[in-house]
Amino acid sequence: MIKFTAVNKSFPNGTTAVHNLTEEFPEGEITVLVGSSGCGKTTTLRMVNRMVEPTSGTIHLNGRDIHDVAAPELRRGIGYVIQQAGLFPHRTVLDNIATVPLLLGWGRSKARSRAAELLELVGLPPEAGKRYPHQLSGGQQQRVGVARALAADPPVLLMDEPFGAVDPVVRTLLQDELLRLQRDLRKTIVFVTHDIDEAVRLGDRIAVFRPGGHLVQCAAPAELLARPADDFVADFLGNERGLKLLSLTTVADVPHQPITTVRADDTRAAARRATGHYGPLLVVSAKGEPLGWADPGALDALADHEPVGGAALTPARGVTDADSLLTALNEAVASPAGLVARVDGAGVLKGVSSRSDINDRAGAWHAAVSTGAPVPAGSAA
Ligand SMILES: Nc1ncnc2c1ncn2[C@@H]1O[C@H](COP(=O)(O)OP(=O)(O)OP(=O)(O)O)[C@@H](O)[C@H]1O
Repeated sequence: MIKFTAVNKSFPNGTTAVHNLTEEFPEGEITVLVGSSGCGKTTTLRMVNRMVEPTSGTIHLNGRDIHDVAAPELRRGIGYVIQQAGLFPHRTVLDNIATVPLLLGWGRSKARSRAAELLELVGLPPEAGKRYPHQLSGGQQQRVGVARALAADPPVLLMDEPFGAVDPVVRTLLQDELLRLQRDLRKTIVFVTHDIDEAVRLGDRIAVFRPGGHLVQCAAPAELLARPADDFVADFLGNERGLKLLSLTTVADVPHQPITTVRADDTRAAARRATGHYGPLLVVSAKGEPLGWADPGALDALADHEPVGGAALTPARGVTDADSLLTALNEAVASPAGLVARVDGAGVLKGVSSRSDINDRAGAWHAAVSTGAPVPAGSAA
């Protein structure tokens, strides 16, 4: 656990970067620091590994005052990842990752085999190890940065906008990877970002700072979204707070009902006989996976003997129990029937949920988190 007690940081030019910070960042969790530019996030992060010394106050790491620990020793237990990875350009990827183990005197072959292991852990192929950083994409370089920070297996990771310089698609992939790694590694992570969606996705807790280095609120994402401490936090979270909240719970508790489906290889005549109604039909594969909705107009365009799968279908994405309520609502809005296809782990249809089923659950979730009841920290897939 990282514990700040009455920590202040002023620079010689008179800037107060951090003002009277008292907060605990729990062990094995991701605490995300957010806030507008210049509000003290990076300074807070850098005080943890003594790259910046507080003007006053104390910081304890797992019960030890970090001031009593020599900086090099302290940093051995703290991985550090920055934007654009900060890799050494003239060293191969493998040597970059092996940097800290080599400094710790592990010996070349042990350090390199650990580096190869980490390359795999962060999802890079073995041949990437022989390349130089400039021969990798920005997203791959960030993975190497994470691997390098993890090399000596430090219990704490400081991440300063690590995914800030990559495009949104790669950013989402890197976030997924970090969450996957964290499920196994359970590091104490402090993560700085400007991006509130990234904070909601990654954070077990989110700390919102305002200019002048004041921490305004530190809470689990759902609690923050449902009960912002003041107008500053509410404005910072944006006017889609309600929708963001729906990304934090799953669709698992929403009921589903059976539905008559048609297979893609059924003829239109057979389909009409089987369903007996004139409305959007859910078309499934031979295995029972939802493919899409065939609306009456699309079926009218077919001859009786033609297969239903030949019609222009509105795609139906199968929603699993691990998907978020927001994903389900999105599907319900896009579906011509107002129904969401619910699937099992193998992608096979198990029923449908209606928009109103989803709305009811959304309302109940909103009410639960708004009343001040304890809010679970976990998030949906
Ligand atoms: N070495 C320094 N000397 C003087 N002022 C500094 C120094 N480092 C940071 N500051 C100032 O302290 C304040 C907090 O800076 P910090 O980098 O912690 O903010 P931040 O929230 O991380 O900002 P950003 O999101 O832009 O990275 C800013 O006003 C910054 O200009």
